[in-house]
Amino acid sequence: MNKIALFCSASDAIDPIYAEKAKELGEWMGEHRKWLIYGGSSSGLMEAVADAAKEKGAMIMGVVPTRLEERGMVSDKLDVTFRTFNLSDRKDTMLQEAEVMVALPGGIGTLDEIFHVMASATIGYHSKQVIFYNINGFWDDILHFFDRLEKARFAHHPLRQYYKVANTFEELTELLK
Ligand SMILES: Nc1ncnc2c1ncn2[C@@H]1O[C@H](COP(=O)(O)O)[C@@H](O)[C@H]1O
Repeated sequence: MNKIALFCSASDAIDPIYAEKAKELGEWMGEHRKWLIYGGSSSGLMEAVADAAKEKGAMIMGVVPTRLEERGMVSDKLDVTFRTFNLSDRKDTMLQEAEVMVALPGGIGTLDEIFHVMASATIGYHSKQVIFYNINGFWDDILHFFDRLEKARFAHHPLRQYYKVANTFEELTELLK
């Protein structure tokens, strides 16, 4: 996998452990000359991962809605900037450009991106997967809920065809090779 989209928190107020793990992933992406595709923000885990990736040699593509650009929230680390009109075409662009999506811990924006990818896969628009990077069990609740949805027949069988889970950095990099 060479072009990897990351969905992750824009918050600067979260536990620093998450930025450490984001940095570790960014460094690995740089060392392996991957393309990082992400929201292009200069805050939170997005900034942590992009700074580390750039420092180690990754190419960086930011997919930036004009509204965020107008607010001056765009990283100065971008090699390529995709400007989008709104959040919907931004998600489509990230999905189109990336071979795989990795979900680091995040909030509503991250959940929106994950569900966009999974929902469009379930109706056959693509066959790309989301990898949940389950740092400190961050995604456990939602993964249990997926099992419930599947058992109660609210979701496709097997729902696992649309996502993978990496509980450790080693598991994640194995999936991204
Ligand atoms: N301020 C933002 N700049 C760039 N991208 C953003 C921003 N806020 C949300 N996003 C996108 O959504 C997630 C992060 O949202 P959270 O609510 O913090 O999880 C991120 O992957 C961006 O693509």
